[in-house]
Amino acid sequence: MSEFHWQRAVIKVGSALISPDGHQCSAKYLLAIARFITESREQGKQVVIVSSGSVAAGRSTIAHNAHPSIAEKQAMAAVGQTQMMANWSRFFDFPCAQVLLTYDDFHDRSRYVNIKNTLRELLNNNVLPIVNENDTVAVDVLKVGDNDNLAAYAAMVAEADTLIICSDIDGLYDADPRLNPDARLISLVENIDGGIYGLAGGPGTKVGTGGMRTKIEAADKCAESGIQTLIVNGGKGEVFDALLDGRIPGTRFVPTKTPDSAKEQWLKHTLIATGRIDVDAGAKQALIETGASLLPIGITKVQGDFMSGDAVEICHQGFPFAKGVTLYSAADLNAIKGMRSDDFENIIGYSSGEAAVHRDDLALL
Ligand SMILES: Nc1ncnc2c1ncn2[C@@H]1O[C@H](COP(=O)(O)OP(=O)(O)O)[C@@H](O)[C@H]1O
Ligand SMILES: N[C@@H](CCC(=O)OP(=O)(O)O)C(=O)O
Repeated sequence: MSEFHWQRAVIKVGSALISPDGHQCSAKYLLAIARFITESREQGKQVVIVSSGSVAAGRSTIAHNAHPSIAEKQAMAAVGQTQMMANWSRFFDFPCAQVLLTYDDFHDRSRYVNIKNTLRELLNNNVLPIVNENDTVAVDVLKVGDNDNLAAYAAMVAEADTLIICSDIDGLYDADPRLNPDARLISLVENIDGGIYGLAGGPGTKVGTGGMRTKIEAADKCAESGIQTLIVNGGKGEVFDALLDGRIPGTRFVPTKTPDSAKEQWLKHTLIATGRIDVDAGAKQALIETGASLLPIGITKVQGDFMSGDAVEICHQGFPFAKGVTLYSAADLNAIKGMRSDDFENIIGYSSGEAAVHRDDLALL
């Protein structure tokens, strides 16, 4: 078993563990996962859960035939979501928060920033966020579609270093073990290529939706973002003892970049700046020498028509020296430039915090 180090993890728990019989929530497998989360938090680590199971949990309440329609599944999810949340909450003596998201939310820049800020605030306040897809509004193009990929997006937006996918199987095998009894467990994947994708079959149970393919897709996204992914058997209590012991009992997908380099690359090369912010000498010095966030008090000029969540170049005397994601629109920054954070609410009617560009979302050029 390889060694396991982490500080902030997203733990994805599939339908098969939440609702093993496919009809209601069960505590059967959650106790060991909850204990792992509680003990990890006691060690100073941070956790976000991505939990499936709402459709399965609400199934018996909504009339349906053998193949429920999308609307019937959405109704099941709406009923089951509260049951799924209540099922988790009873294991913890700290508060849990419900976070329902769609594909669109991760791909809209300002919503992305809002999700990030909310998760950051929840974690800073020791709340356990529990994420699921917002099935009421998400159909087809709006849908991530499976919670493995949703968990990868959640890991990226939460800036986790680790994604732990808890399934009903020990990890990735060299063939679907339900069909091939000689299949062997792969404990380490260093490169997610076509050969790895070729190993994946579909879901193993009626309640699961993605199978191994969506887990590999999730690991692939995470590897590119500097996040390690583990696939473990969430139905075995000893798996969580091993994880607490720093051992990895399933499959580990190694990240291809460090989180910092992945983020820096994204900020510098992927994001297209839609505006420019000029700052004074003091702000430039603070950003370069002390690694500070950019505060509106140091901003002298705002150019372009950008929204909160857009990328902007940060310049001094017209020369760009940094790039980052702004938390305020161009109009609002124009109004609060040169001001202290105490004044933001009086001037623009709200405050998104003291920083115009948070240090975490800023790269020096
Ligand atoms: N190469 C493989 N290695 C392991 N499991 C595989 C593989 N190919 C397909 N599977 C199937 O994927 C299933 C897990 O996915 P899924 O049923 O969607 O569960 P979950 O609810 O945990 O997302 C396993 O039970 C297994 O039958
Ligand atoms: N939002 C759905 C997720 C379904 C889903 O992706 O399930 P799984 O393949 O078990 O992770 C639910 O809560 O039932």
